[in-house]
Amino acid sequence: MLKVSGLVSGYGQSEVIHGIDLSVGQGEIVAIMGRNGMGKTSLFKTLMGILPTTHGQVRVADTDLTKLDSFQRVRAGIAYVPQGRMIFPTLTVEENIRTGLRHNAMRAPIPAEIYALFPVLFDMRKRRGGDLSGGQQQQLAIARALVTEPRVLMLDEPTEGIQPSIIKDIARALLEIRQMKNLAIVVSEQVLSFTMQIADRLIVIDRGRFVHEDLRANVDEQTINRYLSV
Ligand SMILES: Nc1ncnc2c1ncn2[C@@H]1O[C@H](COP(=O)(O)OP(=O)(O)OP(=O)(O)O)[C@@H](O)[C@H]1O
Repeated sequence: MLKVSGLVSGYGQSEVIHGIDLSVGQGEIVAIMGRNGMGKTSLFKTLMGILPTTHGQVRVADTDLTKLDSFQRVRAGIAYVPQGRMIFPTLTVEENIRTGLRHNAMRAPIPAEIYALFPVLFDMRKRRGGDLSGGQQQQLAIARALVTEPRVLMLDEPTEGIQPSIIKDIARALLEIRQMKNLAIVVSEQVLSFTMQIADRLIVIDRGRFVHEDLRANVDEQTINRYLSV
């Protein structure tokens, strides 16, 4: 579903993603693990067209996204939950979700499956986004991405700053989303216990390169922890 080949990008003259290849199938969850500054956010920003691609290609299903703007990439089926959530603090929960809706965004009802996945968002639907807890904002950001009807969902460090009970809810929701929608999901993380709950495959990124990869069943947690703690 997602196919990335030879991806190179960076900030001006400074190259930070040095030739990444990644394929994620429909219904597959892949975790990209790495410490701060290893390139997780830069990789996602490049895939979304926020950071320009220097070399390489990004495809979703049959569409080549490489030359498309971010909004066209979203239309082609790729959605992004950024680090720090980036919800709109002064809009209500419902209005935040509406910003992701494809058609008739001002009036169309919020799809029932969204509130089924995240009941707390239904309870809070008239509250301002900025009044939600970090965990609730994370669920809101996932909801907003989901209503764009993606085929590929990317989440940048979704557990950052979130309490353990809510992390469990987010893991459960992602597994449910995969089950319901058969999406390809890519999640970047530093928390191995979370990715071991959800990912089919774990990849380690180190200074802009993939340096290690394992199916979850074969993961040697010590090896991955070594990369995460150096
Ligand atoms: N705006 C920027 N301008 C220049 N270099 C940047 C910029 N943002 C990030 N970088 C550099 O790109 C590299 C990768 O950073 P990136 O934020 O992608 O890492 P990360 O793995 O997402 O880390 P974190 O978990 O801290 O977000 C780092 O060396 C960082 O210093």
